[in-house]
Amino acid sequence: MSLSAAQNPSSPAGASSDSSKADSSKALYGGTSTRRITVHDIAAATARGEKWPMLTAYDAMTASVFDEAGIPVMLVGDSMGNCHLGYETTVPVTMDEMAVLSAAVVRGTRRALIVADLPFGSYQEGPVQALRNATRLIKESGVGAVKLEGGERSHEQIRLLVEAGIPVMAHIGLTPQSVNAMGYRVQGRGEEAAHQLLRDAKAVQDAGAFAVVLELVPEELAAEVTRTLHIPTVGIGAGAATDAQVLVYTDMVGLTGGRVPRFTKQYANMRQVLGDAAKEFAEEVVGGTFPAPEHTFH
Ligand SMILES: Nc1nc(=O)c2c([nH]1)NC[C@@H]1CN(c3ccc(C(=O)N[C@@H](CCC(=O)O)C(=O)O)cc3)CN21
Ligand SMILES: CC(C)C(=O)C(=O)O
Ligand SMILES: [Mg+2]
Repeated sequence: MSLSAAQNPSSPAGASSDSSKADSSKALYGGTSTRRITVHDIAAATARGEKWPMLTAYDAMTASVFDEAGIPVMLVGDSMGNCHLGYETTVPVTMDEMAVLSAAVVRGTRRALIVADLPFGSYQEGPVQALRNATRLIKESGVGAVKLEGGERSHEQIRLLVEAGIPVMAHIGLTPQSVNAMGYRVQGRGEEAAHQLLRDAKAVQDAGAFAVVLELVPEELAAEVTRTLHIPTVGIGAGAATDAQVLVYTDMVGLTGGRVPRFTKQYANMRQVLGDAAKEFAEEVVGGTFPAPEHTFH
């Protein structure tokens, strides 16, 4: 989705005669509405030219922090595999794990649209399997939408889910569930690969996806996809031209151990904060200064 002019209804404060810009209370980020955000709100915000943020979340407590911060869309990503469950990759994540953590994120939030990843092996057999597993996340976990990986190769799955009334976010470019086949390399480089990415983008839009994640693709190609499609593009490692941006929250707050992708930005150092708190507690226990009288019952 692209507009000819950059428009941001929530700024600047200067007077504008354009009535479409007048109502900043509607803004996806910074707006005043407290009801649950829907895929229609996402489409409307993108049509107004608002860029919007999305973060992953894997538990109720963290999700409630992001909900109170105004993050309008949260992804219960299968990145829970490496970020939360201690696996090497997203590949081992099961439907049971997705269902439990997705339900927790829904319970922790009031306003955000919650999108849950369909994990590897839960939709590759075909549209009927995809529908069975997506239905479980909608009914049992209470999410508002699901996400699955693949462009042309997944279009039948997307179409059946959309026909059944399940909003679908697509995911093309680097698709980490295929790591064993594709590695973690920039996608869409070279003419043939760029054409394939454009075909994938059109295929998921035609199948009815309400948005599409573009992961690890060159900025110029992400810009072309964004201009070509009418649905919003959500970038991760795809440059600044997409309609939205998503990051894995543990990378964003500096909690992920080890190497993180170059495209992430660290806005806090939670590893340091948590480690320092744990050391201070340990030292007070060893030194006998915790618990103090105010923590003690008689
Ligand atoms: N913590 C975390 N952050 C993520 O962004 C993330 C996950 N986990 N797990 C699921 C996928 C896997 N992702 C990945 C994993 C590795 C690279 C990576 O190694 N990228 C290289 C660039 C490779 C190239 O130049 O071709 C990098 O240095 O960023 C990128 C995305 C993104 N997702
Ligand atoms: C990186 C995002 C888009 C994702 O799919 C995940 O966190 O699982
Ligand atoms: Mg994922």
